[in-house]
Amino acid sequence: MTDPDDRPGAADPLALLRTWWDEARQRGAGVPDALSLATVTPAGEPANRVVVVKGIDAAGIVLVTSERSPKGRDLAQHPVAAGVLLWPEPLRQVRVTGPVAMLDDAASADLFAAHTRLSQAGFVVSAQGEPIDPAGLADLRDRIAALADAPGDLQRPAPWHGYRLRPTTIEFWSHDPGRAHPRWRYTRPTPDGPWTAGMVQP
Ligand SMILES: Cc1cc2nc3c(=O)[nH]c(=O)nc-3n(C[C@H](O)[C@H](O)[C@H](O)COP(=O)(O)O)c2cc1C
Repeated sequence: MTDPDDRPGAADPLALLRTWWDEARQRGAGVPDALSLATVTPAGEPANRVVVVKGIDAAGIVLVTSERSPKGRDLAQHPVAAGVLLWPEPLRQVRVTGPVAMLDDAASADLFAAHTRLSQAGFVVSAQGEPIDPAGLADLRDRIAALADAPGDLQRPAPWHGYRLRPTTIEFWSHDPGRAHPRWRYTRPTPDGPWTAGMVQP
């Protein structure tokens, strides 16, 4: 099963990734925006968690988080990441690696403004990654709800940013019932360099 869009002649793997992401969102199965994002801790250990893909364009993959979170600290010290997107129907996997850079304040403010009021309140109230007594969770929820109901715009917390992963590798895997799963691998020497594409065995 080789989707014509999967051909490396398609030249632009970020456009193909955008197509697969759009198709997954249209189908709606699973959590189509979930990106498993692996970073490197200051101690050199791997760390992994899911974040939401906020956008995919010619420049890369956009996500949001707090620079004070463990992943934010990882990215400050080692500004690189590896990501996996997994979609169930059709069964597809995309793997990406590349440098990650914080977006500027204007772009981060736009991303903050695009969130629901409740999400914005959550970003303001929660110090992501800080310990909390389980008994304090109800109070946290109440404070988020109260802030969401308060009048006036909410300001983006200073540590909260957009980030862009600029892939230097992208691999597209598609399930084949005959187990000849096509894997198109795209690589480029730098995020501004030309892509080279080829297929690897499953
Ligand atoms: C479906 C899903 C989406 C998530 N999206 C985000 C996100 O966009 N940004 C974020 O900081 N955390 C997100 N999280 C929470 C992270 O997985 C993680 O728990 C949190 O960011 C702390 O990670 P860290 O301790 O490695 O920094 C999401 C979790 C799930 C399950």
